[in-house]
Amino acid sequence: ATAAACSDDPPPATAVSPRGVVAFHGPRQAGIITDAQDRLAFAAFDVSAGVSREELRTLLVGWTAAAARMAAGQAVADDEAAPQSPPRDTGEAIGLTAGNLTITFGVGPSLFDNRFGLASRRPAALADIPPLPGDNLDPLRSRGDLCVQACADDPQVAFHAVRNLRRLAQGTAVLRWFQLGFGRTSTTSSDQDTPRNLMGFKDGTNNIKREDAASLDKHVWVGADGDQAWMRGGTYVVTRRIRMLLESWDRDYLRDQEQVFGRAKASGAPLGAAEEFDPVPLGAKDAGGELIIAADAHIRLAAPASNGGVTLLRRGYSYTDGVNQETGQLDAGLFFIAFQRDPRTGFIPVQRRLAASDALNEYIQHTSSAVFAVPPGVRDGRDYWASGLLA
Ligand SMILES: C=CC1=C(C)c2cc3[nH]c(cc4nc(cc5[nH]c(cc1n2)c(C)c5CCC(=O)O)C(CCC(=O)O)=C4C)c(C)c3C=C
Ligand SMILES: [Fe+2]
Repeated sequence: ATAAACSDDPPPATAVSPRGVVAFHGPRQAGIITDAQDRLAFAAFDVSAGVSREELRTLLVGWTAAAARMAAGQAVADDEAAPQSPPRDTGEAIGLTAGNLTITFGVGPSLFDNRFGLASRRPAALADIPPLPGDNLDPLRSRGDLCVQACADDPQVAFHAVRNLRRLAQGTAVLRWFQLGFGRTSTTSSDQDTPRNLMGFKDGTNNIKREDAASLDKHVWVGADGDQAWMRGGTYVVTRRIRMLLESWDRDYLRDQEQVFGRAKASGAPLGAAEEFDPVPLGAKDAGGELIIAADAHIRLAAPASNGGVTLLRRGYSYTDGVNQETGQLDAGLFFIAFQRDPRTGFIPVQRRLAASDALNEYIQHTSSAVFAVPPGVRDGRDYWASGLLA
């Protein structure tokens, strides 16, 4: 199947302007294939009881206008507040640059229950992620009716964006969960250096890159064959809060750490190869006839070759939420974010394979899970998020 034609996807060299402003309007939402920024503020919201479909639509119209302004480096409103009323912008981003802020919006499966008459418009691809082996999920940090992913190179800019959208939602939607992330763990273009995750490994080497339009159409964008017209040109995002058992990991010896991933820690090269971007030699064996990249190595099990050709656009962030008070151990890890055209053929089967036998499982625990449909972009100042769904 082919994705909806989209001649004005962000071109490689100009997606981020010199002023640090990423275009908000366009056929795709920003924050998917635009350069991954350094910081994340991700929020899920639930629509409040008794809110009508029209009130939901009004919220999304207001959110879109505010998001467009914040992405341009402007306050939510530029009126001088009357001394007797609260300022319409909370103010902590005044004087800061836009910091390449992107605000990406999605809707969760629960929005399609009987509250808004949307049940017949739920795409088949948008269903709760089923329980998966090894899950230890916190329901209070999982799922949600709506989501907002704010990414920026300045943590205060990202936080400000979510805080102000929350403020505008007063009376219409409540925050369900909120995750801050520091340090990107992916690259979304060939221009970006590969960052390292909290386990010290380069992460994002074999990610889909923005320049690879054919892979984006194959794996990320919903094509003309999507069962719901309002989602064509959009995508689906899966988020997983994955705690790393860093105390155990930090006691593991280097050779074993490298075998867990199947890559060298210093260079990021696949074991059995020389350079980071060399092809992964999944068939290579050592002198004793043993696979150089072990049967349970993460990159073997996650590779398209092991998953019927499927892969994902990863755009996650390292996180820490301090100390686990029960164990005294760090509560830190990867807030995994992956975009794909259908989670039923993307995240779910790949994660099933990883959950079954990934050597990394000894050192991680999945603690939250969510999936959202991410509609196509906001065309211009008259359009709004998910207009195709709610118009
Ligand atoms: C279900 C999908 C995936 C989950 C969950 C996941 C968790 C996870 N990954 C790392 C670290 C690395 N992953 C790497 C590669 C990689 N991972 C996935 C998928 C999931 N990872 C894919 C599809 C790939 C690419 C495989 C390939 O085509 O070669 C790597 C290697 C570098 C890279 O290519 O990015 C690292 C390192 C952690 C720490 C983690 C959970 C905490
Ligand atoms: Fe991975």
